[in-house]
Amino acid sequence: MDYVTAGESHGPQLTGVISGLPAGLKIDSEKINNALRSRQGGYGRGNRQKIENDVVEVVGGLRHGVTLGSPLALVIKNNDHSNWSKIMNPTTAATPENTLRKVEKPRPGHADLVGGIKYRQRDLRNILERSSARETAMRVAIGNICEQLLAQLDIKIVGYVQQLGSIKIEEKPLDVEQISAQINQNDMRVLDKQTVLKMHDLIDKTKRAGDTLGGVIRVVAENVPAGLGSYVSWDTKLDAKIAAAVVGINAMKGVSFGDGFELGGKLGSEVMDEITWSKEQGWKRLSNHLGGFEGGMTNGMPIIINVVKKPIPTLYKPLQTVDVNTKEIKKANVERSDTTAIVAASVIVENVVAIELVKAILDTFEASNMERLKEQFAAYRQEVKDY
Ligand SMILES: Cc1cc2nc3c(=O)[nH]c(=O)nc-3n(C[C@H](O)[C@H](O)[C@H](O)COP(=O)(O)O)c2cc1C
Ligand SMILES: C=C(O[C@@H]1CC(C(=O)O)=C[C@@H](OP(=O)(O)O)[C@H]1O)C(=O)O
Repeated sequence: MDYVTAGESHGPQLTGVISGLPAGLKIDSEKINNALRSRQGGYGRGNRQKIENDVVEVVGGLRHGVTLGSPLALVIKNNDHSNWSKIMNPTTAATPENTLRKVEKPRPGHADLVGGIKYRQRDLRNILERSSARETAMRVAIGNICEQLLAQLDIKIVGYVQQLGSIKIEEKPLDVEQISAQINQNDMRVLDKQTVLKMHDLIDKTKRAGDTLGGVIRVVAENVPAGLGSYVSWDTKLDAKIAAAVVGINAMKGVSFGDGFELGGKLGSEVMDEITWSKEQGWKRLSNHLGGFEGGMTNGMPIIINVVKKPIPTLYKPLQTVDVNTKEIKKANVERSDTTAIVAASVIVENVVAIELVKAILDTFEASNMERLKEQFAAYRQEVKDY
């Protein structure tokens, strides 16, 4: 399976095409729309989310709600395009009138300056439009289709917020269902609802100061059988593929698995997950410090992924930059912006991990048809248990 997305932030729409999905996968568009709604949620976002009401339209590869095995084509409209229809018209030639709102003062931390240099653009809007995280709406739509496939194979996945700026949540081990139930009760997707008001206060205070926040996200995937991915080459390791996909999301600066960077300060005896076997449960570990991966392969324990998101680059109290045309020292461009998008990011990371899991599964099993995939997957689960 593979996918491509197209579309600018204030252009007419986002487009996505997924190839290599099995035939016979039932797709519930309402579930996709719920995921899109979650991505739009969370305290601390800017006014753009009041304009958008993301819904997916499937325009190819589906008949009566079931995949045909042909490329699946998706569309999400940008409501805001109606406010940008001249400036972001894909086909009308440039005129002084429709090239207003030029961006010439690159924002430190965004793609503006380097993108301008690389693509030889003097209006950095030509960079900003595609480097915007607006595109992640389509990745969530694609990810939700993957989550629907994973659900058919009894694999569950969830992403949530573990840290916002200086507020970090201590947690005890929970399963995906328990995590989902707790995080869906608050607008910060956190396990400890006592911290929600503190987080709102921090966001308000930061916004008033013209500043922004990042945070840490955790994703847990459960009931993934041992043996997805392979140790045989660097580019077949599934943990490596997940890391690449996650850092491929705007503003993500680091990934770790299980106990992550803390592993560096521990003894081997403290963190290697001891092995056990029973007829009823098959192979299990007595702990999960390594987050479900050994040798680039899933080991059957829950997959645990930690991701750090940097603060939002656009500051209402802008930092120093240089005008790319006059070369004068200036304050950076201010576009309407989020104070934090950590909640959205937790939804996006969850969905991007779901995409990588589905890719690994479809690479491993004959997947022309969903029923055959399910049969093979069930037989494989049994083989793993009995090994
Ligand atoms: C959901 C989401 C929303 C974002 N919103 C904004 C925003 O409003 N303003 C902004 O400057 N950056 C925002 N960002 C971050 C930029 O898109 C990102 O920093 C930029 O594309 C540069 O890429 P890099 O941070 O990966 O280097 C957002 C990121 C995500 C994931
Ligand atoms: C549009 C979305 O996020 C955008 C991501 C973004 C950026 O620079 O990444 C900048 C902002 O764009 P705008 O100036 O249009 O408000 C965010 O709103 C979205 O998530 O749907």
